[in-house]
Amino acid sequence: MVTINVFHLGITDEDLKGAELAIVPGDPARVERIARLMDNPVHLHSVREYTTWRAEIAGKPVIVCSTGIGGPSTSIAVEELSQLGIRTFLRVGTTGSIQKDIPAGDMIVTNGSVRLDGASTHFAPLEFPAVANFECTQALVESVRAAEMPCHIGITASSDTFYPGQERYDTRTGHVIRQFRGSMEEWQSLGVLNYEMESATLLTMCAALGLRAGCVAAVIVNRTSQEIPDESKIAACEATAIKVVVDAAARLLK
Ligand SMILES: O=P(O)(O)O[C@H]1O[C@H](CO)[C@@H](O)[C@H]1O
Ligand SMILES: O=c1cc[nH]c(=O)[nH]1
Repeated sequence: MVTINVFHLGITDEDLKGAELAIVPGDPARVERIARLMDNPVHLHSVREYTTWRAEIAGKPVIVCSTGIGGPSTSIAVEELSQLGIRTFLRVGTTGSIQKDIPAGDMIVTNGSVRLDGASTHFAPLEFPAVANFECTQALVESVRAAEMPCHIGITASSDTFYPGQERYDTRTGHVIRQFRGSMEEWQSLGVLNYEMESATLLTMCAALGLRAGCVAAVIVNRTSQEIPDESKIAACEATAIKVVVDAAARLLK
């Protein structure tokens, strides 16, 4: 058998030990914490924004690999993990809610994303929906409910930029292009739940490539009342989302 190498991640198909499911957080610092909630965690490689660990759930291998921030780096991680044999991707992230009734600490499961990114257009035209896989969504929802956390299921606005695309005005110049001025209010009125930066790319490319993907995020700020998250609460929000995603992986592997 010929070993499969990939351009960026610095791992091969042999490192996966047959894993077909990957948990993909944005932040590399989250990877080890996720892997250590499973059995036999092993660090495989770290390069740029990509840190990869392998662990096991009930004897089945699972890969945990960070995507970095945004669509372009996410598309590389997903493409290369898929080249190595991964077929199911569970994103676990942080997010800013834009609906008044979704406070920091709650969990959001994305069932579809507004494609405010560029990378997804390299996989499918904008008319194609960024839709989550039903089984992944179901597993994530069951896991949030099992954790007895408030679970919001719905549409996420997924933006290439943290600032203008999520209608944060440049503090020095006040600049945000016309396209995004008033956009948060428009998304709110359309029932969009939250902002983050990877789900549009992840869900579109997985749907286009015949892969399964789902996305859960911990709300760390509610944009209707606050701009800067409460630093002391972020770790607890992330810890819950991490437990949820590992539980969802276990459900999908059963
Ligand atoms: O916490 P992660 O997974 O990085 O997700 C969110 O946080 C980053 C922005 O601060 C973006 O990547 C956004 O999607
Ligand atoms: O408001 C937020 C919070 C986290 N991540 C985002 O992309 N936006």
